[in-house]
Amino acid sequence: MAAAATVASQLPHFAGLRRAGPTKSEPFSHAAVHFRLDQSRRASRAVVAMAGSGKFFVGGNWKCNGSKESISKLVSDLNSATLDSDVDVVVAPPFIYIEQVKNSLTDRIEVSAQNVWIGKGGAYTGEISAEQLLDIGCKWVILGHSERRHIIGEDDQFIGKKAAYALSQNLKLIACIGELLEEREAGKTFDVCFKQMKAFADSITNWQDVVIAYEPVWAIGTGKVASPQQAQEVHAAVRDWLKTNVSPEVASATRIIYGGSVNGGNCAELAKQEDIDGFLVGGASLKGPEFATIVNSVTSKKVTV
Ligand SMILES: O=C(CO)COP(=O)(O)O
Repeated sequence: MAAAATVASQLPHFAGLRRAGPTKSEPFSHAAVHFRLDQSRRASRAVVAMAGSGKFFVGGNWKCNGSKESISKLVSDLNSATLDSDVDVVVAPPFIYIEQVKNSLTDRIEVSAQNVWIGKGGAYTGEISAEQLLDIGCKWVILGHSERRHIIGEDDQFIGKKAAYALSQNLKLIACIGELLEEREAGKTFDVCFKQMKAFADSITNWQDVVIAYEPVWAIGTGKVASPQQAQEVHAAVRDWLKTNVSPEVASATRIIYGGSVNGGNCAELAKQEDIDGFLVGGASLKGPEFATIVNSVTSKKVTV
């Protein structure tokens, strides 16, 4: 609570940012299924609607898990799952299994790598290039994940270079940001996230191919999920940052997804938050049926009138 209060106190300018959903006094006037977007966000989305997608987005980051056998079972479970068509779904297997997954997974789900080399391939022992990922049909890459920042030691500059090169080759990007527990407790959540955002933004010219994943490090793999309010607060701040530092159109159109101990039980409440446009899921993405539940949590975001 104390940490949440600290974060809240950094946001005096926030009241005007909240997006309104339909209320009893102001029902939507036309019959349809709507996402809870305010008029300004809807209008801005329309501007970029030709190319961008405001669809809910759920990614499964399998990290360094799996074997040929377990991945074959997971793929089979995903192939037989019913997935809401209003969701973009992507899974990120370990490099070595990407081709197995590409060859056996339904085209309904796209495939991502969990890392990529900083530039064109060549004499870089142990690395995998963007060209090689595209060669085997892998369309996405996750960059800036906290495990690569804090365990492997990648810094903003290195991650930014990777992002620039990956995007230049037409890989799509899941760009991860997020604060450590001590940073949150010191009231630095926004400073940390905005600094990481700046490093990405300096490398990005085409935002259509970018999804931002806010993953508070203290929530990753700990079972300690951020509360819907904690997550919403940071997502709204990141959207505000995009509005100020990139453009209102990009702020409106860019998906900001949440990661950190998302599971089948907590996804629906998180999905209801105005600025949560999907999830990046670790542990629970290794279980096909539970991952499908998370994908289908988009229904709690829809309002039928
Ligand atoms: O790091 C994550 C996704 O990239 C989240 O992992 P968990 O869902 O296991 O906490």
